This record gives sequence, C-alpha cells and structure tokens, in this order.
Amino acid sequence: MRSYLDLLQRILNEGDKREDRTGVGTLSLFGERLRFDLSTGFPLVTTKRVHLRSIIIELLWFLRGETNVAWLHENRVTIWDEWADSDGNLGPVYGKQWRSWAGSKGRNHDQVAELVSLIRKDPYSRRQIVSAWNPGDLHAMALAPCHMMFQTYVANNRLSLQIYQRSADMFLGVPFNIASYALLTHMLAQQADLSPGDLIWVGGDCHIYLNHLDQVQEQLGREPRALPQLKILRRPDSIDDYRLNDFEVTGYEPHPSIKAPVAV
Ligand SMILES: Nc1nc(=O)c2c([nH]1)NC[C@@H]1CN(c3ccc(C(=O)N[C@@H](CCC(=O)O)C(=O)O)cc3)CN21
Ligand SMILES: O=c1ccn([C@H]2C[C@H](O)[C@@H](COP(=O)(O)O)O2)c(=O)[nH]1
Repeated sequence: MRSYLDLLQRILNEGDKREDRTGVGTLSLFGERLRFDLSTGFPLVTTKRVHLRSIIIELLWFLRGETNVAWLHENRVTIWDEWADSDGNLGPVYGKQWRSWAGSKGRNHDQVAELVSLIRKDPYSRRQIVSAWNPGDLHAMALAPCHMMFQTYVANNRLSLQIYQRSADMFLGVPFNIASYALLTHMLAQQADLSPGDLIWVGGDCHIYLNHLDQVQEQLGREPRALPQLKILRRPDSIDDYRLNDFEVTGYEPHPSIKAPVAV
C-alpha cells in the first residue's frame, strides 16, 4: 500500500487548501490513480487497523439492493447512520441503482446480474459497466454516489476492475473503498470462473480533511507491512449468495487503529 501512502504525502505537500460542502475544509488534488495486483495480496491498509468486517457487510448490503440502514444495524455496522433519515432511509443510493435502476416503461435494470452474465458470455465486451450515477435520482439520495461507476475487463483468464470515485476522503473512506472493490473483484471473478486481476482505483477530488492531518502524519510515520491474503471459502451459486463467513483473511497484522471524526 506504499502507493496509497505516497498519495497521502503528495496531497499534504501539494494539495489545494479549500472549503468544502461539510464546512471542515480539505487539502485536495484532482485526478489520481492507484493500481493493485490482486494476485499478490489483498489491498487492506496496514499502517492502521481497518475494520474489514464493516466493509464486507456494507458490500453485501449494496448487493442485497438495500438502501435502509436497518440491515446494517442487524449486523452491527453504523457507518451510514449520519446520513439516514429518522426511518433509516438513505433514498435511492447504491443498492437501488446497482440492482434495480428504474428505466423507461417501468423496466428495472439489475446491473450487477447483467454484468455477471455479460462477463461470462462476452468476456471481451467493452460495455461491462455498472453505474450508480443516476441524475434523475440524485435529488432523492442522502449523499450523491462517491464511487459512482466501475468497469471490468478480462485478459489471460484474469478479471480486472476499474473504479471511478468522483470524491475521495483519503483517510477514512478510501481504505474502505479500495478493500470493498477488491472484494467485489474477487467475487465477480469467482462467479465467472476467472482469477482476480488488477484493481485500478481512480480518484477525482482526492482530499484530506483538515481535521485528519495529525492522523495522516501518524500514519506516514509507520512502515507498511506485508499484505494479507483473502480466501473465499466456498463457491456460492450466484453473486447474491455470499455471506460474511465466506470470507477469510489471513496474515493481517496492521499497526494500531487511528480514530478520526467523519465529515458529514
Ligand atoms: N466524509 C465522508 N467520508 C466517507 O468516507 C464517507 C462519507 N462521508 N459518507 C458516506 C460513507 C460512509 N463511509 C464511512 C463512514 C465512516 C467510516 C469510519 O468511521 N470508519 C472508522 C471505523 C468505523 C467502523 O468500522 O465501524 C475507521 O477508523 O475507519 C468509514 C467510512 C464512507 N463514506
Ligand atoms: O464511499 C465513500 C463515500 C463518501 N466518501 C466521501 C468523499 C467526500 O469526503 C464525502 C462526500 O461529500 P461530497 O460533497 O458529496 O463529495 O464522502 C468517500 O470517500 N467514500
């Protein structure tokens, strides 16, 4: 994860200091890319402890098509609470757009199921895309999608995935986002009988919140450690059938966690 740390350092050195929607203020750079070869290890930040359980639960929640925090709560995950209304609703966020994008003539599009079948049927298709950016629904979402679009690519029996993140909270959100899409790449590859290839993360506005600067400095003083390995313990029948205990991570020995307030 050296490349992630290098990007943090570059934002500290060269970032544009600016106001933002939350009122906290950030240092920001635009248009950055990180690449991880998933065959060499699972990209989970080691310079602080990252809570993978929350990440897996959040991804399963997206895949269930959920947009209410109730299911997250049943699984003791609270990361979306600040944005939910009093009934727990977030509006038509990722789960809705991924699994039932409302198209014309009342037709719903299950983009994820369509992606899996397209990867299987036409691995060289250049249309292997899932988008959460639905302009007609943005007004009703608690937060506009940050990781808004991803594309997959098959070569040499390896499935690669590129994710575009328009807005990236480099300290809190991005370690979650990278691990989440690495998991999704493993799952999609397994469903298509392929090996996981590269994960390419592309960030638009890549920012460090001004109340995360000490935490980032603390992290940059630490030596990154070997990446853990991810194993999926069985082959579920479909992308809908994964459960928390299907995932096993070994060799994760991170530095201690570092707390930081989330900007709302
Ligand atoms: N400003 C901001 N940053 C984000 O990363 C973010 C948002 N807003 N809004 C929507 C979601 C919610 N996400 C979040 C929210 C909180 C944490 C967080 O507090 N992480 C803690 C551990 C929390 C836990 O596992 O329970 C951390 O130390 O990483 C992470 C991602 C990512 N997104
Ligand atoms: O998965 C996520 C979700 C959100 N973020 C961050 C990026 C920004 O700091 C905020 C969103 O604010 P906007 O004003 O809508 O850009 O949340 C993230 O990094 N990852």
